[in-house]
Amino acid sequence: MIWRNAFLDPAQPGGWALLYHQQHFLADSNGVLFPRDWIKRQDLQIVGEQGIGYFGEDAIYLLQVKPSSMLDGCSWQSLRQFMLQGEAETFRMLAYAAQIGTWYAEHRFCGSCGAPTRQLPGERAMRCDGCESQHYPRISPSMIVLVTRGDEILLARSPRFVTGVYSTLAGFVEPGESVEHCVAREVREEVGVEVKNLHYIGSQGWPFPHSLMLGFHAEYAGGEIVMQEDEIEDARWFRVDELPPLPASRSIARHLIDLYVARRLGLPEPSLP
Ligand SMILES: NC(=O)c1ccc[n+]([C@@H]2O[C@H](COP(=O)([O-])OP(=O)(O)OC[C@H]3O[C@@H](n4cnc5c(N)ncnc54)[C@H](O)[C@@H]3O)[C@@H](O)[C@H]2O)c1
Ligand SMILES: [Mg+2]
Ligand SMILES: [Zn+2]
Repeated sequence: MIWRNAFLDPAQPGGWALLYHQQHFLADSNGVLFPRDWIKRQDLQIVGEQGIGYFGEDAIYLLQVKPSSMLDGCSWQSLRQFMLQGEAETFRMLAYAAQIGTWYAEHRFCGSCGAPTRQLPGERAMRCDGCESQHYPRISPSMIVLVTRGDEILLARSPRFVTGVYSTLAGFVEPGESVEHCVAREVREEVGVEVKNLHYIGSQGWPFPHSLMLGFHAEYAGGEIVMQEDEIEDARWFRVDELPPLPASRSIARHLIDLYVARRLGLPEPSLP
């Protein structure tokens, strides 16, 4: 089944419902989709509702609910769990749903004047009639880069990572800077190294909570590793045939590593997740 986002009018009956709260979905043994008309008759505290698209032929609605909401035989499952183990199109649907849910939850009141906002019909925007401002889903551009030196790649650990896992360097783009500048700055800040010959590889929407990852390859240009305090717990050069535990296969971090290793070892190249 293919996921396709679309703007659906919540005034229409029928379809299927996703129940969402803060990066979690309610799920039972059949998964995350519930008949929507049936769901509306259950004792749930619904905060907001959006029509978000089609899963195959089925119309999908996102119901924002309070965390105390529960149904028999259900439990709250994290979006991260679906990223790690979920079927690809299901994860695409949930990734979109979670970002719409985050945007809605964070814009129920106007950030400029504090008045309650309303959802604009036919557009993914929250409107403040008080000061005539509109609030669209937020996307945060971030760079992610694999730095290499011949047969060696530079990987680092954040204290937030799963034990043992090393990954590529990443960081948010700051206002006014180019992504290229961000790559050089973040690499310098996090590991004290200079880079050259930057190449754009590809991008990935990353719904934790609303990043757009712009993936690069860069060559080492100079400097010794100096780790940024608090952000980087360890950083090292690893040979392409002696790698540590790596990030999830669905991440662009993993793709950047797999791609370089494949090129270096003459293996078939992976495609972007
Ligand atoms: N898909 C992937 O393969 C992959 C891999 C690594 C990181 N990421 C994502 O890249 C993003 C950036 O990586 P990082 O955590 O190393 O960032 P980073 O190096 O810029 O440092 C994180 C810090 O940035 C600040 N921050 C949080 N949200 C921000 C925002 N929207 N704009 C500016 N600053 C913000 C916070 O102080 C946070 O502690 C994160 O969303 C992370 O989940 C994705
Ligand atoms: Mg970082
Ligand atoms: Zn306002």
